[in-house]
Amino acid sequence: MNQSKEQRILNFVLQNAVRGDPCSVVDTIDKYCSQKEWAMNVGNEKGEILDKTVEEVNPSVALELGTYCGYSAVRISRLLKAGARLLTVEFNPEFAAIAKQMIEFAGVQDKVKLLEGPSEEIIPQLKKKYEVDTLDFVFLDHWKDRYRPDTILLQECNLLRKGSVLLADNVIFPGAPDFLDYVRKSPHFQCTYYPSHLEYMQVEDAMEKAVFLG
Ligand SMILES: O=C(NCCCCc1cc2cnccc2s1)c1cc(-c2ccc(F)cc2)cc(O)c1O
Ligand SMILES: [Mg+2]
Repeated sequence: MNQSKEQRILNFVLQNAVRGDPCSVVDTIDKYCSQKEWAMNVGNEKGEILDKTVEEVNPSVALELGTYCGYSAVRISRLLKAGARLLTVEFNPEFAAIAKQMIEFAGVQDKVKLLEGPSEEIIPQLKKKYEVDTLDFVFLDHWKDRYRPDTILLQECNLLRKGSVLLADNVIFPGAPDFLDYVRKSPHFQCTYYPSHLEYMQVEDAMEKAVFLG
């Protein structure tokens, strides 16, 4: 049975990156996806916006919606302080299996908890089942039409506190217009727009930061 693209990406990392070195894993995925096969990792250009935001927030508890191969989970968790943790949610079991191996190879498995399932099911379980009080940082990178409903769901589940930071990928391409409209019009969010490009392409994209005001 021929391999999936995601399996090829993982194999390239296992053969070319340095075990236990998250930066080498991130750089190796970028090398493969820019030179051999495009894939929907956040990439290095938007990844640097992600890095700056994570460093600014310095979260104790972070949530990622949309794990894919684990690129941004490795990217985020490499910046987390001792004792801090990232919960990352993936819907597709094949992607989750790849991401698990990617996270373990990078050596960040003690900081990352990979949850499998749809966000609308997982979010309401975060407090009781995953012992979350509130989230310091949320990276939205899953289905673009789930960004708005899941932002509302996070508020309904009291998972956001004054100062919680949401960062959304792909607000231009593929686009998340209803999310942009919602957070920019809401009195509960202070928004910042970061123009960038689609990963590995010269196509316009952007990230939106939305800080919850309580
Ligand atoms: O769809 C994208 N990401 C989401 C797929 C994950 C599905 C999930 C749903 C779900 C539900 N609940 C929990 C977890 C999850 S994970 C995506 C797509 C492009 C793209 C694609 C074609 C193209 F020509 C140009 C750009 C670029 C990107 O950066 C992306 O992030
Ligand atoms: Mg994305």
